[in-house]
Amino acid sequence: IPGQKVVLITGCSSGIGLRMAVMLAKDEQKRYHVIATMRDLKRKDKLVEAAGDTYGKTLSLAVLDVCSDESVKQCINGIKDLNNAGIGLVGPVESIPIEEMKKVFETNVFGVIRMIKEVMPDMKKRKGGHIIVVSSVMGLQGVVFNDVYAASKFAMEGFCESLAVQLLKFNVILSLIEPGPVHTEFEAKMIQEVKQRECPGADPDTVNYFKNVYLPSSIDIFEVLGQTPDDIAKVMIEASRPRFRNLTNPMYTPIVALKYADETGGLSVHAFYHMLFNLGPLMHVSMTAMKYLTYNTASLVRLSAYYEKHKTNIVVSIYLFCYN
Ligand SMILES: NC(=O)C1=CN([C@@H]2O[C@H](COP(=O)(O)OP(=O)(O)OC[C@H]3O[C@@H](n4cnc5c(N)ncnc54)[C@H](OP(=O)(O)O)[C@@H]3O)[C@@H](O)[C@H]2O)C=CC1
Ligand SMILES: CC1=C(/C=C/C(C)=C/C=C/C(C)=C/C=O)C(C)(C)CCC1
Repeated sequence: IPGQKVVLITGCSSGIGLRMAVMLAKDEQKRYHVIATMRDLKRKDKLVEAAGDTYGKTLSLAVLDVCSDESVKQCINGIKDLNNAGIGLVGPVESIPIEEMKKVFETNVFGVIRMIKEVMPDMKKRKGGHIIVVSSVMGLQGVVFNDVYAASKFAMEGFCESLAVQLLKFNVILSLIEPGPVHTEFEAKMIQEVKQRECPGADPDTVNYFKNVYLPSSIDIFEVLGQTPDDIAKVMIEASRPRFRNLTNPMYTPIVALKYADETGGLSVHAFYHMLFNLGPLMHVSMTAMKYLTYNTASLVRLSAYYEKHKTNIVVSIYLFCYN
C-alpha cells in the first residue's frame, strides 16, 4: 500500500517485541505494515491471537534468527527496522562459562549489528529509514550480578552512538530505547535463573549475596518500578519526533543519572552498595516514595536539582526531600 511504512521487528514471540508488533499493526490510520519475526514459528500462537484480524493484513509473520547470517539475509526487505531480540544473564561471574557469556554477546551485540549491516546499505541508498534498537537502562548503568548483560548493552550503545552520526548524513535515523524493568518472560527467566543457578566456582558468601540479597531486591524493584510491554511500545509510537535516546521509565532515570552527578563514579558505586547491602526493606519504602514523587513532573525537576546541589546518595536525598 503506498505510503505505508514497512516495519520489521525481531523477537516477536513474546514480551516487548510482541506488543510493539501488535500496537503498530492495529494503528487506526493503518500507517504501518509489520513484519513480525521470530526464530521459531512454533512460538507464533500468542502473537497471532493478540494480532486478531490484523494478521494477514497489516501484520505478517517471518522467520528470523539474529544469530544467523543466512536467516537475516533471507528475511530482510524492510524500511523501518526494530531490533528487539535479546537475552538476559545474571549470576556471579566466576560461575558463568565464557561460552554462555558469548551467547549473550552473539544475540544482544552481534545480532543487532548483523541486522543493521543488512538493512543499512539500502537505507543509505534511499536516503531514508529508521533503525530502532531496544537497549536497556543497563546500557547506561551497570547493575550488580548483571555484569555480562550490562556489558552487552553497553557495547551496543557504543556501536549505535558512533554509527548514528554517519547515518544522519544519509538521512537515516537511529534510535535507542532504554527500558528499566519490564514484566515479560525476561523477568520470569531472570528469577528462575537466580533460583536454579548452582554457581560452581563461586564462594558461599557470593552465592548468598546473589540468592538472598540481590534476588529479593531485584524482585522488589520489578514490583515497584516495573512497566508493561505496552508502556514501552507507547513511548515509541507516541514520540512526536524520533529521538536518539528514549528512557521509558522516569522512576528509573535518577538511578541512571547518578553517574553524571559525580565524574569520579564513586557516588553511584557507593549508593548502589548502600541500597543493596544496608537498606534492605527500607529500599522498598524509598522506591515507593520515589514512585509517587516522580508522578509529578514539578517534583521530579526539584528532585534532580536537589541531587545536583547536594551530590548525595539517592535514597538519602529522597528522604531529605520528603522532609523538606
Ligand atoms: N524485560 C525487561 O526488563 C527488559 C528488557 N529489555 C530488552 O528488551 C528486549 C526484549 O526483551 P523482553 O520482551 O523483555 O523479553 P522476552 O524474553 O519476552 O523476549 C525476547 C525475545 O527475543 C527473542 N530472541 C532471543 N534470541 C533470539 C534470536 N537469536 N533471534 C531472534 N529472536 C530471538 C525471543 O525469542 P524466543 O521465543 O525464540 O526465545 C523473544 O521473542 C531485549 O533486547 C531485552 O534485553 C530491556 C530492558 C528491560
Ligand atoms: C538490586 C539493585 C538495583 C537493581 C536494579 C535492577 C534489578 C534493574 C533491572 C533492570 C532491568 C531488568 C533491565 C533490563 O534490561 C539498583 C536499583 C541498581 C540499586 C542497587 C540494588
